[in-house]
Amino acid sequence: MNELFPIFLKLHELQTLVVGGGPVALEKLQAIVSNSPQAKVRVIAKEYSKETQEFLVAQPHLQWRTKDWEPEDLEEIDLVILATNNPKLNQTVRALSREKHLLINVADKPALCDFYLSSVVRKGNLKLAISTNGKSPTMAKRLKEFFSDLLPEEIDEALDLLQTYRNQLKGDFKHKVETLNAHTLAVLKGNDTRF
Ligand SMILES: C[C@@]1(CC(=O)O)C2=NC(=C\c3[nH]c(c(CCC(=O)O)c3CC(=O)O)Cc3[nH]c(c(CC(=O)O)c3CCC(=O)O)/C=C3\N/C(=C\2)[C@@H](CCC(=O)O)[C@]3(C)CC(=O)O)/[C@H]1CCC(=O)O
Ligand SMILES: NC(=O)c1ccc[n+]([C@@H]2O[C@H](COP(=O)([O-])OP(=O)(O)OC[C@H]3O[C@@H](n4cnc5c(N)ncnc54)[C@H](O)[C@@H]3O)[C@@H](O)[C@H]2O)c1
Repeated sequence: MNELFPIFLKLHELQTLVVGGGPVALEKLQAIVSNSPQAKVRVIAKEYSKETQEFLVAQPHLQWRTKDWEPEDLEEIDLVILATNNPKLNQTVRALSREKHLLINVADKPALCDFYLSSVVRKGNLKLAISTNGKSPTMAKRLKEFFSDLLPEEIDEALDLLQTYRNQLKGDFKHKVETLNAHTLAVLKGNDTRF
């Protein structure tokens, strides 16, 4: 059983710290920025790869510093992502993050994570987050490609129309839920030409 609880975070309102400047850090930064272009992110690393540096230079709203990690770096942070090659540092930051009740992901180290990153299918406003419970990130990536091909681009238009319809609906909560249930069923069965 997969006991993980999925949530969608407002990274533009939270402060994220990423430690590391190699290829794995770059992957995590790309995942963050592609999903949440306005994410508030601070990056710390002793050194950066050429590719990571180029990425950071092209994202002027991301803050980055070349330095050793220090405990003060966790101040005013909500979320921590580690992508270092230093197991001792990972353990230290994990322990301090727990003490401060910060949520931490240590890339590719499930035992040290409070949360895992997911594969994300995106169609405009629609996002599907995929977890394999850590069993096969490659399968998560394949499923992302599968669902991305399967879902029509028009689904975003359907969401816009449903939002307008939803805002116009009068009546009590129960009536709204019943009407929207019926309407979305028609949309998904293809009885509605707007999908
Ligand atoms: C979904 C995605 C999101 C992201 O990272 O953004 C993600 N990994 C991705 C790709 C990927 N990662 C790895 C490969 C190489 C092939 C392979 O090993 O399978 C590939 C494939 C590739 O790159 O093509 C290596 C790897 N990953 C983990 C371990 C350790 C272990 O399993 O013990 C090792 C071995 C390290 C080693 O050998 O040393 C662990 C985790 N990776 C997770 C997430 C979490 C579980 C997600 C889930 O429930 O499925 C979890 C538990 C923790 C975390 O890191 O958050 C992203 C897909 C992005 C996309 O959609 O395109
Ligand atoms: N690259 C891969 O494809 C891959 C695949 C699977 C697992 N991993 C693992 O993921 C981790 C990261 O991989 P990578 O290839 O990005 O590593 P890397 O060696 O390229 O980068 C590690 C980064 O951590 C930083 N760092 C280390 N100690 C630090 C400290 N005290 N303070 C600040 N920064 C510090 C370094 O400056 C560097 O930027 C490693 O443990 C690696 O074994 C990598």
